[in-house]
Parts: sequence; C-alpha cells; structure tokens
Amino acid sequence: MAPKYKLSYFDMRARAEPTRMMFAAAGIDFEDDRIPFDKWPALKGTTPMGQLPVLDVDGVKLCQSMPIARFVAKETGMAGKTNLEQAQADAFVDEIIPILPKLYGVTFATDAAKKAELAAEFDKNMVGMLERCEKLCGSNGFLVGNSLLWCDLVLHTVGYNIENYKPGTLKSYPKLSKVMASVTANPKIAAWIAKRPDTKF
Ligand SMILES: N[C@@H](CCC(=O)N[C@@H](CS)C(=O)NCC(=O)O)C(=O)O
Repeated sequence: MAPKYKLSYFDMRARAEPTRMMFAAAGIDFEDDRIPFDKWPALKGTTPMGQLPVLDVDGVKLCQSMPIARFVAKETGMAGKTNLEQAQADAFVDEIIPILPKLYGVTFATDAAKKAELAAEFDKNMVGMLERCEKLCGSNGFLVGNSLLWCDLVLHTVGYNIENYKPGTLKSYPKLSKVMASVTANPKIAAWIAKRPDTKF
C-alpha cells in the first residue's frame, strides 16, 4: 500500500514548497497541514527538533526541510539519475537554500535603517549565488542532466521569491530563467502553482 504522507509547516511556501511540488509532480496525495502561528507554541515540543517542516510518513516523523525534500526526491525519482547527478543536485541546493532565511529577514524587517542594511547585504549574496548557479547550470532547462530534479524546484521556490522582491532579476540569468520555465512547463506542477494558497513568502 502507498505510504500516507502528512507535511506540516506554516502557511508559507519557503522550506516546504519543493516537497509539495514533488508530490504534485508525482501525483502523490499528501496532507498539506498548515499550522497557524498561534497554534505553534503548543506544538513545538511535539516535533522531532522543535521546528517545521515535519513530514509524517506512516507515523514516522522526518524533520529538516532539505533531508525531507531529498527523501521525497528519492521516492519520486527526482533526486538525480546517478550518484554523480545526485551530488550535483545537492550542491545546487546547498548553494541556493541559504538565501531563503536572508530574504525572509529583509522582507519582514520593520526598522527602516536595519531593512536597508539587510537589503544591501542580501543583494550581494543573491547576485553571487545567481552568478555561481548560472555558470554551473545546464543549458537545456535543467540545473543538472536532462530531466526535472528537486534542485530545479528549490531554484523555482527561491527564484519566485526573488522575483517578488525585485521583479526582472532573473532575466539577467538566461540558463536559470530556462529552468524556471521548465518547472512551470510541467502540467502537474503548473496545476499545483495555480491552486496553492497565495502566501507572501
Ligand atoms: N534547518 C531547519 C530550519 C527550520 C526552520 O528554521 N523552521 C522555522 C520555520 S521556516 C521554524 O520552525 N520556526 C519556528 C521555531 O523555530 O520555533 C530546516 O531546514 O528544516
């Protein structure tokens, strides 16, 4: 029997979205459990490491967003066709994902001077990350190899936020733009994006 999946996270895309997209791409049913912030303090102690996301697989609770995503990538055939591709995909994920909490910090900073300071530092980090990924990215619409892998979904999730932050940024990175387009060209992912909750982050 197919495993039962419950993915618990806040009502955000962020660290859970690549996993949600993989479930959608593979046509796998999962419970998209979105925990309201005011319910979190009571639940924090029940999670394996005191943070979200948590993926419950038939009663086994997995934690840490990228290990969760890597597990689902293996379950759905999106981890990479060979060990080599898997290591290359991991490298992109490790390069891209640290941008996410930094952008969160800029987006939700309330003090104007602090926000400007964080934004200046963020912009430098973002450009460095995009340049490094553009240089290593394949030219046929995938970061690695010739099929959609979980690293492409991580890029799409972070790239989506970057475009919300500074529209038009990705135009300067043609290979990465092609990856963004490959992700949305997948009909099942496009259907998920069209129906997913519209959240700020
Ligand atoms: N390294 C962890 C970080 C998880 C993390 O920072 N989760 C945040 C939400 S994005 C959280 O649970 N915040 C609430 C808390 O720490 O109490 C991962 O990738 O899963």
